[in-house]
Amino acid sequence: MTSPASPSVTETILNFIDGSYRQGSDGKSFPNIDPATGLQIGLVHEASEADVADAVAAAKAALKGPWGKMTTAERVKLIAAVATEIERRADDFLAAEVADTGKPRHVASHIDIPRGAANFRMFADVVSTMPGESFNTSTPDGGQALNYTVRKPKGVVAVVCPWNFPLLLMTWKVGPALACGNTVVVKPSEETPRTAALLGEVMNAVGMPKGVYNVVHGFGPGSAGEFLTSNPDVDAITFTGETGTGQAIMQKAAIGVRDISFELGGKNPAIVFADADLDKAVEGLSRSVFLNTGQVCLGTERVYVERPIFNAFVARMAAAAQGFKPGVTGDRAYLGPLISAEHREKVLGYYRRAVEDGATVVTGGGVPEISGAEAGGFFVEPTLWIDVAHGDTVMREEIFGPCCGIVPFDSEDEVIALANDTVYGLCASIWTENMSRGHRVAAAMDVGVCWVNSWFLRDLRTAFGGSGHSGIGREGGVHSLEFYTEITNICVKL
Ligand SMILES: NC(=O)c1ccc[n+]([C@@H]2O[C@H](COP(=O)([O-])OP(=O)(O)OC[C@H]3O[C@@H](n4cnc5c(N)ncnc54)[C@H](O)[C@@H]3O)[C@@H](O)[C@H]2O)c1
Ligand SMILES: O=C/C=C/C=C(\O)C(=O)O
Repeated sequence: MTSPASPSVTETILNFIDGSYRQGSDGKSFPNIDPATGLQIGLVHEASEADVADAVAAAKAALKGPWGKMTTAERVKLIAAVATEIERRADDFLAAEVADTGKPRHVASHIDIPRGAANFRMFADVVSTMPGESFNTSTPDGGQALNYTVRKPKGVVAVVCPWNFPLLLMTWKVGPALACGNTVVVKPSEETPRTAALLGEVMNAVGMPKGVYNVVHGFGPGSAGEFLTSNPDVDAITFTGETGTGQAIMQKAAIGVRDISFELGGKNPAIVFADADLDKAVEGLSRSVFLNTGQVCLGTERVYVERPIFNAFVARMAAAAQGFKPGVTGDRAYLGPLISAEHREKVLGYYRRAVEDGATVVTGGGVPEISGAEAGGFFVEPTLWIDVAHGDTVMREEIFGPCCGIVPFDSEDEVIALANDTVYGLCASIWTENMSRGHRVAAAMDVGVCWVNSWFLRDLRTAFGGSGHSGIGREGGVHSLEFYTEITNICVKL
């Protein structure tokens, strides 16, 4: 791969298979677009079905090679070295992530890239400190048996990733997969191939055995995504992305009864009680609605506000929204573009639908006027709606844009019912200074993660994932070991 530091149309982004960078064997490629300008900045080599099969074969072979023979201590040392090398090359990762996504540099440099390193370091710690389980068992003859468990890697893990936090979400899976001794084939999003490809250089630099980490580029159906998830030598599939894609992958996983871990979409509610600290709530929720231009699975798209503070809250949120500057690159308040022209069409479709359904637009609602280099970028205005009904499309479907509906409520029971009335169950946030209410309402949320007076405050040791249409399984800390290892229980009659 050529240096991502100065993206140009001539830059080629290659597959990484068995320790080497490779073009696609059938000569196919697709453009890599800068969402901030709409211009092509690179060419991605698409993996053919044969290339994907090679990657899976390399990953399978690596399980039997030096990698499979390493002690946990040796493996952990290599994984910690990956973290250190990501930190050493942080500028390269930053340039690659910003080129692919158009996201503000301060977002990528504070969230995406440090988490890329932390995801390796944390799981290196988890596997080195993980205790085993054992039971002394009374036997029918009056004797004793000792039961204990050993954990083994699942094998070849397919890692299929989205475009919103490319390095962060990919390493959130690759870190624990490798720490547990698996090998991986990663299929990054077609929109954001660069950081996954660049991580191949890191793997080679630290001496990771060939075939442990592989990357295949391409799309979903009829391309690398489908080729990978249908390959029978893949032992488990971990996926982050849309709920519909999860359903398609689940059908492939059924063949051969392969295990899955899914982190999917959301329609996350926030509840602001009248006793909330309004400064904290507005700061937290403006981040939750607008960070990464709303392209965050954990982002808030429904805000319920207790009636006495409704008008004040709406006015404060509108001021916060207007403080974001779409297209003003380099500005601290820069609101990045959406990922693609297609995604912008989808988000603008929801902007139109909200108005057709009778919503009042408090601020935003369209495309900002932008001149200069960013005129062709995929920007939209940060947008807030009031007068939205619970059944409106924009209050039910995941939009994945910088927008939310704000609705007044009168009682705790009413708002719990409203917040939970969704097919999704990823996360929620509660804003109140009454901590007994905070605990009570948080526990009543049908979600995988609930924050009280905060949002996206992550401790990587905690269980992370969603219920309902938001996912299957939990990852994070020891929870990741449930998916990335197979347990053998050994029973010894004493
Ligand atoms: N719950 C979470 O933790 C979490 C985190 C980030 C994003 N997301 C969700 O991701 C979505 C946005 O990301 P996206 O648009 O990249 O998702 P997506 O489902 O369109 O694509 C994700 C990945 O799946 C691949 N893919 C698509 N169809 C496939 C198929 N049939 N078989 C195999 N692979 C296939 C894509 O090429 C891509 O690499 C949103 O719905 C968001 O909520 C969830
Ligand atoms: O867009 C979704 C963000 C998900 C975040 C994580 O998976 C994480 O913080 O581990």
